[in-house]
Amino acid sequence: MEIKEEGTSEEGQHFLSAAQANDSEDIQFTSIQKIPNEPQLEFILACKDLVAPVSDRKLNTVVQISVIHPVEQTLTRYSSTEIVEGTKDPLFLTGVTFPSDYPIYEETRIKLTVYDVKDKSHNTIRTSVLPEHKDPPPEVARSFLGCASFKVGELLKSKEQLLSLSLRTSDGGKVVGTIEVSLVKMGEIEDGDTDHITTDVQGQKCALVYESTAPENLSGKENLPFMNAVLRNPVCKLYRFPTSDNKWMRIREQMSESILSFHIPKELISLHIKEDLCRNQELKELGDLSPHWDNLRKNVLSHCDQMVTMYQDILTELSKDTGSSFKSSSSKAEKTLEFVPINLHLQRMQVHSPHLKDALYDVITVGAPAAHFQGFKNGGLRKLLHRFETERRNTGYQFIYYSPENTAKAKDVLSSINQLQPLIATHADLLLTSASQRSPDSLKSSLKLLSEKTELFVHAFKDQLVRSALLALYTARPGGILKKPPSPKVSTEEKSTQHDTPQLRRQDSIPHHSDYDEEEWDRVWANVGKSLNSIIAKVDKLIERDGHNEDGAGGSSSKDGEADPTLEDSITSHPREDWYEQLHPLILTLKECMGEVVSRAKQSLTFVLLQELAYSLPQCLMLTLRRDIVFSQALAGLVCGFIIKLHTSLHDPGFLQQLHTVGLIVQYEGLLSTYSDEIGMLEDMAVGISDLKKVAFKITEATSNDVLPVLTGRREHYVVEVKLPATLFESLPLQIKEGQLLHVYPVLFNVGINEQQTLAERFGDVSLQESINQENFELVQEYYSIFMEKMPPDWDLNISHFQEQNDLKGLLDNLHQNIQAKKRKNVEIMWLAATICRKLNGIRFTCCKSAKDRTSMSVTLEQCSILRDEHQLHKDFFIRALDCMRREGCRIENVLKNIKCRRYAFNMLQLMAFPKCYRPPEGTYGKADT
Ligand SMILES: O=P(O)(O)O[C@H]1[C@H](O)[C@@H](O)[C@H](O)[C@H](O)[C@@H]1OP(=O)(O)O
Repeated sequence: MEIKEEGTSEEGQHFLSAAQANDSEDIQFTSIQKIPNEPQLEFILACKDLVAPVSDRKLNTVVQISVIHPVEQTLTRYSSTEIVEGTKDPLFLTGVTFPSDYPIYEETRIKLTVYDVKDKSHNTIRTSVLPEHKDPPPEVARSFLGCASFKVGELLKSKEQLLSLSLRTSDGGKVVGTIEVSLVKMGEIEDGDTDHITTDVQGQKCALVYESTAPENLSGKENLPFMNAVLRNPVCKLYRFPTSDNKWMRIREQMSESILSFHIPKELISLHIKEDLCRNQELKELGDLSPHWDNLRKNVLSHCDQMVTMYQDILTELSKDTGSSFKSSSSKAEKTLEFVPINLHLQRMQVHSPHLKDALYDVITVGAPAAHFQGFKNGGLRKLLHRFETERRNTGYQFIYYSPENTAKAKDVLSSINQLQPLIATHADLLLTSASQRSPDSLKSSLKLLSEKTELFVHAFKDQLVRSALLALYTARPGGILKKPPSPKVSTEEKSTQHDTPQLRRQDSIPHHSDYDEEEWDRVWANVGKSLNSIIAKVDKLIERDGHNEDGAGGSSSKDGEADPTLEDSITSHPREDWYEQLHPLILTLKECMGEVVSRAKQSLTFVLLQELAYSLPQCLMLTLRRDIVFSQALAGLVCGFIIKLHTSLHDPGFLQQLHTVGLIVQYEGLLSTYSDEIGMLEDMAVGISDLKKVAFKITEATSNDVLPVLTGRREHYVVEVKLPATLFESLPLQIKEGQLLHVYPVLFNVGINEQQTLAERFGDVSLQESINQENFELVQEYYSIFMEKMPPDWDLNISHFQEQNDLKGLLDNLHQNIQAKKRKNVEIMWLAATICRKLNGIRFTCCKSAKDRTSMSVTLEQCSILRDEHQLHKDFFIRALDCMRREGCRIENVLKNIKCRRYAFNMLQLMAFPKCYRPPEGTYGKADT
């Protein structure tokens, strides 16, 4: 019989190939009854009366679970239990679970092989295929005790859903004990179903008691068919752990990839290409420039065109990866995959514990968003951006310095112009259509829309920046000479509006030019408002006279429009006058005035961008590229986290209210050290996460099967449209259905834990971590204040508001004290920040360099700590639960799928530097080729 190593020879895949699965379908096997999104089959194992090969030696046992597929009769190693030490009656805490799409049938045979492990350090490192019936070679250090097998159907149909099987030696002769297989149904315990098993595992006595507690089925409540649209390749693990009152809780751990890993970067790169092509076009349309500026423009354009080509190439490459949903840690520095997040997964823990409500805990695990291809020799974004701005500000130059706020503002105004101009033209045409239909109501509503948009348009230019940019452009035209040195200028209007809009700061060096007619722009700009007023006045009069004619009555006196007499047509009293004819010239005037404003403003603001680019080629473009890459990785994770949070909390009215009144906190736990390259990674990560503030979400109703999120916007502001099926969409609050933008508040707390951090603490500098933690603490506090202010007192019906408020306040104070304390490797900071995030209903992230090793230690620790603090995990079982999860759980599978070997990449030296709870169990770590 052929033996395959599940997850090794098939590189972490838990599925048969499509061809194999199809073969199985032809033969018609009996499928297991499925609950949507739930595993098909789950069971737990215990052995009794095992016979030790050498009588004076205590047994350390492990069960290897293999699947014999009914068609090709091949044996695939599927999973293992943990090792239970020193007993002939081992009771295993690690169970077996087959996800919903695993090709398993009632006819499928499961083989259970029991081994005695002599050296734990060798057991879990299964990198080669071993013959099942032969004793393993000596270096594996485990010996075969006995095996048994059963058909899935036999277990499903068995009385009390339990099989007791004899374990036999390899020749099928001698009985060496029994193995019990108990079917598990998470969240579903039959009335009066009790089962007592006692284990005498060293110092860990406990009774297994199943009791009915009328549990709620989480999956029913979740109603998550749409989650399948974004999640892929789930890996499931099952455990049972004792509670402090000697009952059992069941835990299902699930880890899934997301196709958003590739989908979001592709969407984002397309938007960058669109945005940059448009900018390049605007640069070309800047008109005549003096030879100096014209040369600079040519240079800028050639670099910008190259950048666009590069983005296009990356998009083409990524588009070849259709259906991909995972980038491994070993590909982290691949150029074509730079926009894709590293090792992104949903790590989920589902808990069913007696007397308590079932609960779900989600963490998104992902490599720290960072530009690995560009590298970290010169640091990361936080430092690079700061250095870039300082250099720009301090150089004596022929360029004008515009602060980042002002260049962002220039892009904002340009984008508003591009959106509003066609909109206004459409509304103006609709007004004319209403006029030709002579419909007063439709005329009024068209006028309302036209006025609103035109006011927005006029308002967009109410900024000193446009004026100063016009002047700067004037000096750069052929013949335009800057006679005076650049000096900041604050106009009267600027002073008066300082409270409304952020104004040019002192360091913005705006030129002043004595020959330049500053009033001209004011006149052009004001003409738009005036021509709108003329239209309003005309419409009022037309409607009024119409009423007058129809009533035959005098009507009320006409309203006084603020029309400019030079622009307004003289209105002659005329029975049944032609409204279209009357309005048409005024609309033409409005369009002309607008065109004039657009052409001047567009050119001047494009010139602001030209100066930013011209000053610092190519660094400026490289910095933009780096920021785009880091942001793309961060955004893919965020969208994944948001969609999962939305789907799991749709049933919760408190959550939905929080979503549209406050927004969601998104908390990142960073485990990077502040030493060597990881300093640069942390600097990238801090900017990438902070940039997520520019993202808002909008929920829409799905109109087709394509439910993937859609991205719109540009570098300053993005909107992610998340689609929901009609039934779910209908149940949302009105504000969300009406398309209100939903905001996120990203925060990052970092605590380095490895040997590099020891070096940083002893000989280096930890100020980066300290300032990130302090800055982000302030952000959490801000969020907390808004949350308390906007959420009604009964926002969480399960917990008294007062109690919750006190808890949160206490946690925040505690977090603050810990940040201030500047203790070494203070992992308390991470626990407090994560707890605050969970209490605030936020989205949790855990990240290290590649989200593989340190992240795995941290999420498993978090899971077990939650079980201890929220679900009464028996305190004596805390370490054993932690070891089970690290040895046989989803995270070791994560390591396998990244580096094709089940081994956390830690050496002894590294481990000694870790805080104790972050050290994996013996036999799960060692030298690995990462
Ligand atoms: O998942 P990580 O903790 O970032 O993996 C590290 C690991 O912690 C470290 O011990 C090892 O030497 C490697 O540097 C791992 O990083 P890779 O990105 O190379 O997997």
